[in-house]
Amino acid sequence: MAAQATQNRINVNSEIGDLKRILIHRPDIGIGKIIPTKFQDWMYDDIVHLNSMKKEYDEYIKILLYFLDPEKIKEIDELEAAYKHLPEGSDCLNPSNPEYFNSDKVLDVQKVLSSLLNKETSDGQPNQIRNRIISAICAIEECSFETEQLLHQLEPNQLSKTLITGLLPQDLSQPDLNKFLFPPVPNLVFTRDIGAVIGDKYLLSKACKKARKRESLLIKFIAYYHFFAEDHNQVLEIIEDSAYFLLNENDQRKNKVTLEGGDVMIPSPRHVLIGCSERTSASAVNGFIHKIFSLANSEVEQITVVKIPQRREQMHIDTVFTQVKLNIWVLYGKFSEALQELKESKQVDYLDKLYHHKEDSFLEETEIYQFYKNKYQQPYHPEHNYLLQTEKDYAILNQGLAAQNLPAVAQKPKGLEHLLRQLSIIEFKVAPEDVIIIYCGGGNFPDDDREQWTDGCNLLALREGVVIGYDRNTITNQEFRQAYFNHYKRRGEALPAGMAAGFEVISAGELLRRFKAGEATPATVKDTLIELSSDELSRARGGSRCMSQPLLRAPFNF
Ligand SMILES: NC(=[NH2+])NCCC[C@H](N)C(=O)O
Repeated sequence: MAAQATQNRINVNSEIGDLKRILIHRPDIGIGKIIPTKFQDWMYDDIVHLNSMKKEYDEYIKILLYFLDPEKIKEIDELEAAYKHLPEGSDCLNPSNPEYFNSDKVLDVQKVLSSLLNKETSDGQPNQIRNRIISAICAIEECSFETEQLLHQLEPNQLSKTLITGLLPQDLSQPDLNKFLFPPVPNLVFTRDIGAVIGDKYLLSKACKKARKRESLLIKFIAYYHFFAEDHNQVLEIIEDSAYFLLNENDQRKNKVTLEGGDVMIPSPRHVLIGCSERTSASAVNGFIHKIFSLANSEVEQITVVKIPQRREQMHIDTVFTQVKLNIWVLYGKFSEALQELKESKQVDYLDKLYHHKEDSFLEETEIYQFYKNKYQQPYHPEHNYLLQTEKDYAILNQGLAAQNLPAVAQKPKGLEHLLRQLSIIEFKVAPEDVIIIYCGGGNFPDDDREQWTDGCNLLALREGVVIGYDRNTITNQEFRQAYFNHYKRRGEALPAGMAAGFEVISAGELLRRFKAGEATPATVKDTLIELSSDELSRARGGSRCMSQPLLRAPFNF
């Protein structure tokens, strides 16, 4: 019964079903300690003004609460009004403060961790998990025995904060104010990457970069002892083979498993996408395919691997495309074979074909591989090859689709845009002419590169057609305003009478004002792009999708 309760509260089988529960982390003091010499290691591209970043993020929290847990907004409003006379106001959005809003729908990792550290065992014994977490962190951070002892003295809230920020609470660290015990984990704001919910399973990340390893460790404890304490089988882990340690350095590099949630997408219950990228290794993808296909009672039948070039600003697949509606995607044009072909046909350019060295080519190359669980119409077998390669393979997939009354239009994707179009057509029964691809930065250089850099294609869907993005991506956002108009224009048709030209694009601040004034309610918001202020939020190469980890979405009836 208890396991059932957890399952009901953790389940995601689409990218755009109504968001019901989410894991986030508000920017913490660790981010306020970044210095230029650590930019590369800690994966920030500038010094962040922490207070401004928090202000930007707080609008994000409030938007989430209006949609997911509106009752909490009343509490927050009351507290903020009561503390108005103080220069700082009430920081009830700060998980370290006693007046924190404590929602069960919008969860902060720091708060979840502190309740895990606080948990009493059923027999009233001291919490062993707390001791284990301290030992594990001290081991990976190579702390002294003295530091370990110090951590044991902290009360749960303080301990949780210290484990995340690396900083000792001020009163204990006197006279060394803000003493560091170990480095912060400034990328924890990008909760997307620390794991991924696939159906009712929780896939743990295995961070690629040293700066994010502690995040993977913390979420491992949270997943096993908090979310799935009653049923550890719900947690999935992908690790290297047992003989990995015997391999030489070169082979170890090839076989290393690293996996981050930004590379996992679950457009429909039966079709999962996984990126093979700077952060998610080939070996992890291989393990992922076998792990998912071998699950009993899993709905996932197809896995598409999207291999993208390894680049800093495109570290996961969600930095180059995300889903907006059943028929709408936003895509970085450099990854659209259709857009690239169009450009080539406008100005004949033979350069790419003539280069001797592939790496001299300007064209971004993606590779797409598709795997199908029922290729042999038998239960999964690790020795079988599930890769769809030939026309015959796709014919089998089409038979399967036809049997389910789905359009039998499967074929090997020609590129990423083709794949997205196919997903809309096959998974969501969208008519081919109705699929809309919105290009980041309008698909034109240099706006495309500028706005991809600040996460123009990385959007979080609160529900179908209601997405959150950054205000600074003005050209991409303008494309949203004109999305339907442009779509019909490209088809050589006029916009149908009564149809809006595109999405409403509204700042988070203005939407919050309208909600508060009763001029709008979350239920009335449709086809909307909500713009977050992003002067500071955008400095670490992560957008709203990266800053979110959906734990529960309403099942989508495809
Ligand atoms: N899902 C994502 N795209 N996450 C972006 C993570 C950005 C972060 N600074 C990192 O480099 O790790």
